[in-house]
Amino acid sequence: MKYSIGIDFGTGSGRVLIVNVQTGEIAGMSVVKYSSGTIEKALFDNMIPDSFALQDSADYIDVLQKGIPAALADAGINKEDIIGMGIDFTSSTMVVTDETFTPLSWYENYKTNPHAYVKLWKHHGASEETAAILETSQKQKEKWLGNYGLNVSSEWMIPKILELKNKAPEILKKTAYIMEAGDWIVSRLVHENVRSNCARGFKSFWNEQDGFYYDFFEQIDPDLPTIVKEKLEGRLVKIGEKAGVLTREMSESLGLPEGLPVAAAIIDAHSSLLGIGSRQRNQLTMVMGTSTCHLMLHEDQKKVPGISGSVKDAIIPGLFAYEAGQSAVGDLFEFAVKQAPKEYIDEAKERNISVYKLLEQKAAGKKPGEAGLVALDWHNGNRSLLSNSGLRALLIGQTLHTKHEDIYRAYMEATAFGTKMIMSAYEEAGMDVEEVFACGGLPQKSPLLMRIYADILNKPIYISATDYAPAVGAAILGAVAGKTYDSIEDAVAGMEQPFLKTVHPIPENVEIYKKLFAIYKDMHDYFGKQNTHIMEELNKLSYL
Ligand SMILES: Nc1ncnc2c1ncn2[C@@H]1O[C@H](COP(=O)(O)OP(=O)(O)O)[C@@H](O)[C@H]1O
Ligand SMILES: O=C(CO)[C@H](O)[C@H](O)COP(=O)(O)O
Repeated sequence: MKYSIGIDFGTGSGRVLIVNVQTGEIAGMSVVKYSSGTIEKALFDNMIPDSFALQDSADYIDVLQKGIPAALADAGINKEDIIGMGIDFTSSTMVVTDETFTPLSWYENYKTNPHAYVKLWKHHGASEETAAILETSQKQKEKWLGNYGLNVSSEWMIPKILELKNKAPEILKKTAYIMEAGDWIVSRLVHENVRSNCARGFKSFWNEQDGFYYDFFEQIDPDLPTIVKEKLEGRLVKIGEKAGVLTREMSESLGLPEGLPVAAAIIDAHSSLLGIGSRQRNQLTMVMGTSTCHLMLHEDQKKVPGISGSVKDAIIPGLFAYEAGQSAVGDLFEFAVKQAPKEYIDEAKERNISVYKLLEQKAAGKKPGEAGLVALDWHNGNRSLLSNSGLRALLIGQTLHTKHEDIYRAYMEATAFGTKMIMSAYEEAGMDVEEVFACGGLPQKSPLLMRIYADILNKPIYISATDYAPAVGAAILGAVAGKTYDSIEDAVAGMEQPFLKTVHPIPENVEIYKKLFAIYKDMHDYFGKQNTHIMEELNKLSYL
């Protein structure tokens, strides 16, 4: 038996999977939580702005050093039977390093400087820079942003680079490489500056035909082309290719064979599409965790407003991969859990279940529409049709009888309405959705959520049997890099994971949700399009 290692670096933890390359069976695994988590309020004793979301790259190294040996021990296999390795990572998650790929936050003198740390995908510190990029794009919006949903997100790489230039020139000066975290891990493993086409295409204004959009960069900031050339370039490696082989030093420290082929890094959500077995158009894959990404494949490049982007060959060679997303999904449920009344926390403790489970059970006892609530899911801004990280959330319809589980359910519904907006945008652009796949951590954690999504989207939802679709996708790329398969399609077919179940829509619920969705859509357009000054005013006041 031969195996591939897939490592999924998510928002809260890294998951190492050992997957049998002939059958797709998961032979062993290990989950390593990031010990510093997401650094959001303060770095050591220094306060950082609310919009910041940082991580400590040392936590990623922990995933390699602790997770790989633990997963190998769990699988009980000989390291010589490992034939390849793949990495997926959140994106755009930016690491700044010196010429030896050492992150600047590891330097003693930069230890307390937030700009030396990893800027996680959901770091929203570059809102001014994003607005400036958008302003510059107006002259030739179709040309520059046509394949990016006609919008720019502060979660992407170029706004983050400009933030570094504007807010921390001393860090930029010391930086040799600005890297996607996935490329950083792969570059350390193979000891070469390599860059994958996946994150580069989706998050850095690049396509294979034209390269980086240097003309656009020049107009945004005359220093930007040089910064990109000097610090963001590297040898291009495409999805499905081998980025290099594991160095002797790395193989010794990780307990793996020397010379092990390592695949080009892929974005975590995109990797899930491989892990779930999607290979063709008309399939919408929802990768549901802290956030949700909505992915599709198509032979043609269509202009879909509000999506994060479309990039050729970024998941399956020959096809355009499309990504759209919602910034707060699991994060929103955590927010509600943290606000649970004390008697609920006590009840959960007494019953030995999590507060999530308790709220889910109580909310499942309610009927659609019963509580008379509708929410807007913009607790972390909107990164789809409105693409505005400055938007704030809303809940309407509360009375003195409103219970916390009603609010929890309204949040679940709001995330499903947000997904329906995205699905409609794909369909209006000529990409019909026939099948909806759900994977990531949430589908198995929350059966109620899947019921609500089936009823609101009015589609059967196929739920992946594995919580770890991104890591399976990474292992599939490892198997291709290791030459077990000649193509990604063959590897996906050979290592396909089973589905757990299908949730079908219930017609009565579908009808009620059509009415609630109409209210959501009105609120969406009122606060997100026609009256954006309301949120802008609130933002100004809250930053005072
Ligand atoms: N029982 C639950 N019901 C709903 N959401 C949950 C539950 N347990 C955890 N979550 C949410 O799931 C998210 C983590 O999702 P997961 O897919 O495991 O990780 P990641 O986003 O790091 O890939 C967190 O935001 C958390 O709030
Ligand atoms: O924007 C992204 C992909 O393009 C992020 O990587 C993704 O949204 C992170 O999701 P999660 O924490 O749920 O894995």
